Amino acid sequence: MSISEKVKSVIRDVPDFPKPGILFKDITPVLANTSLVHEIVQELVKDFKSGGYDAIIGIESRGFIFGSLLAYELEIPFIPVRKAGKLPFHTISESYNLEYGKATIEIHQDALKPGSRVLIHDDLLATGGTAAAAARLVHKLGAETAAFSFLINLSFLKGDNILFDEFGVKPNYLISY
Ligand SMILES: O=P(O)(O)OC[C@H]1O[C@H](OP(=O)(O)OP(=O)(O)O)[C@H](O)[C@@H]1O
Ligand SMILES: Nc1ncnc2[nH]cnc12
Repeated sequence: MSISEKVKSVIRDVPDFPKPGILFKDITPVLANTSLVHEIVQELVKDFKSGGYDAIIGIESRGFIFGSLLAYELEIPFIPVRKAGKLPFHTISESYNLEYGKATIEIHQDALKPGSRVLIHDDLLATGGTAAAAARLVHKLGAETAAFSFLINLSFLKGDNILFDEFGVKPNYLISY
């Protein structure tokens, strides 16, 4: 079985969460499977080790999990992008729509060096609203979005096209529905 097939077989579908009509892709069974977590991280390392990235952004909260593991393996800094009001120092913010609501995310204003090449990681790409807002934060700080990494792509929502059209970067993902 390929890694993508294994991950697909372990993800749990939860209908009507957090709202009626949403089929929620629950990755908690993946996180509880230590050998699968190890395989996923090694797969991500293979994809990104030669990319020359200066930092990884992980998007709160599920983007923190594999984002931190990947930053550790690649030996580059992990930079948290958090929901509004959670980061303690001076921040800049972006608001956006997502599959089931609206949100605002923030980054510390000194988090990235101008000109640095950034890898943006999140667990799941749906409409692309969250990842696009993170990329706008990166650009506001004078840095470059060099890659997008997701475990899951919900292809019917066309987030991958939206990110490519706005940022000229083709998102990387392990599995697609
Ligand atoms: O592509 P989009 O339509 O923007 O949706 C994707 C985002 O939605 C989920 O996060 P959520 O805001 O539910 O937060 P969580 O990670 O804290 O659960 C997911 O982890 C992505 O960040
Ligand atoms: N269907 C979905 N499942 C899990 N996380 C999501 N984030 C946005 N849409 C989602």
